[in-house]
Amino acid sequence: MNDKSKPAREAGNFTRRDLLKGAVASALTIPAVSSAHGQIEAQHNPEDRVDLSREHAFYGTGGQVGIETPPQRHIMFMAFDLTSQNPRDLQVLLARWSSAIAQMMRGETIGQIEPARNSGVGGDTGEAMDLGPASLTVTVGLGPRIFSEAMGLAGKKPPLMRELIQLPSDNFDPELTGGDLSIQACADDPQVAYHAVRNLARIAKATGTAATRWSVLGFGRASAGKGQSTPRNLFGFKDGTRNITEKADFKRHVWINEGPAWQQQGSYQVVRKIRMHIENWDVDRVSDQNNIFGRHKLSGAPLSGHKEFDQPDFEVKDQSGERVIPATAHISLAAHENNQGIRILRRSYNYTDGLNNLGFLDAGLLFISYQNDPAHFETLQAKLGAADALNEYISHIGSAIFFIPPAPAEGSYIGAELFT
Ligand SMILES: C=CC1=C(C)c2cc3[nH]c(cc4nc(cc5[nH]c(cc1n2)c(C)c5CCC(=O)O)C(CCC(=O)O)=C4C)c(C)c3C=C
Ligand SMILES: [Fe+2]
Repeated sequence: MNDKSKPAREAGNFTRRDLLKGAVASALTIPAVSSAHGQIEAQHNPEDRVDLSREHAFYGTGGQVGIETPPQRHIMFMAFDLTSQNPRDLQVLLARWSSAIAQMMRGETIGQIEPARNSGVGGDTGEAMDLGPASLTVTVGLGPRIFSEAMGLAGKKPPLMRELIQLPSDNFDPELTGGDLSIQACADDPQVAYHAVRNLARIAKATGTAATRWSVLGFGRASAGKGQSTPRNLFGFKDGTRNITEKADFKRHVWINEGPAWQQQGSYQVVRKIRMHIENWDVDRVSDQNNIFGRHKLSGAPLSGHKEFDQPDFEVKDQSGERVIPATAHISLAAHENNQGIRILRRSYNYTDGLNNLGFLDAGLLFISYQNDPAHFETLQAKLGAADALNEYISHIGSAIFFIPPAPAEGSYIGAELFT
């Protein structure tokens, strides 16, 4: 991981950034509560603190940032289409994106905001000025069509890279699918994430290499990373309790461990835009909601246990011989114990698009997973799509897959080895 935390400023010398930091940190002091359905632990883990002066390093030797990095509060995801079939244009774009990303992750501007010349156009759009690095990470992905004969890059295709198979749940809006390049910008300030994507889109357009395809702005991380309390999704349930957090598990399930050296420490990114039918959910009995996930809403404890991190027991039955965690519960179908040990990293965010044309809340989950084999996502989603009790309340409306090359070494750029 490429994390590095900048030390906070000396006492007595406060900047706007320090004040922001203090305000957010004190707002995060949430008392412990307890309930009949399991104990709720205090939400006070080290990685829950927002420190807008914190920065992550873009260059490194392992995987790209934004994967193992504990999820920040906000995301802007964007997929792009190539508008040039010339591999040199792609090479230049990846090099220009890489140096711009490194600067923005340090909280710097990528050009003049107000050029001296009267006729000058700004090199940076300016809206992130003075907001700090805000833990910005930008993760760049390459879509299946990058590795085509037309691009002259078919020989560089990572062995498992391909389009996702069709799955039972697919109900896509064609405008929310696919893409040749992906940008996942995450930050603790939404304007910092937005600024990063906006300026990278500007570079893509200015070089005539790529055009915007689809995008999602998300909030309220719906996955926990190491050292973070488990957040809640828009159905009000803790999401990410049994996510991957340990280095050994990243190595085993997330990072690619085979193939040419430059593919190792890469990963496959699956993105699904999943609409959640909020109004229907909100009139459902909570006991039914608990059975749908297989967990208690308040505590996050499995229905077979008492505390959030109790291991679910999928075999235990109640007095009438029924499984305590129903076989159609989301966790019964997705758990690694019931899927030949398959595990994926979930790094999802809630999203809202306001209201739909019927006046219903248009919102859901921007589901993002990382795994070292796209088939791992497909195996889980094939089961979920066929039998998950949650399906009554969700629709998969968008989908894409990208190969995530490893982090570039200092002085290099993302995907440089594609062009050697
Ligand atoms: C194919 C992968 C998955 C999709 C798509 C998915 C959608 C989805 N999930 C929730 C909410 C929860 N998911 C939870 C657990 C969980 N989900 C998946 C996979 C997908 N989810 C896995 C692998 C797991 C872990 C299962 C386990 O090992 O027990 C939970 C429970 C808490 C947790 O462990 O995270 C919730 C809640 C929603 C709302 C959703 C689509 C909108
Ligand atoms: Fe899930």
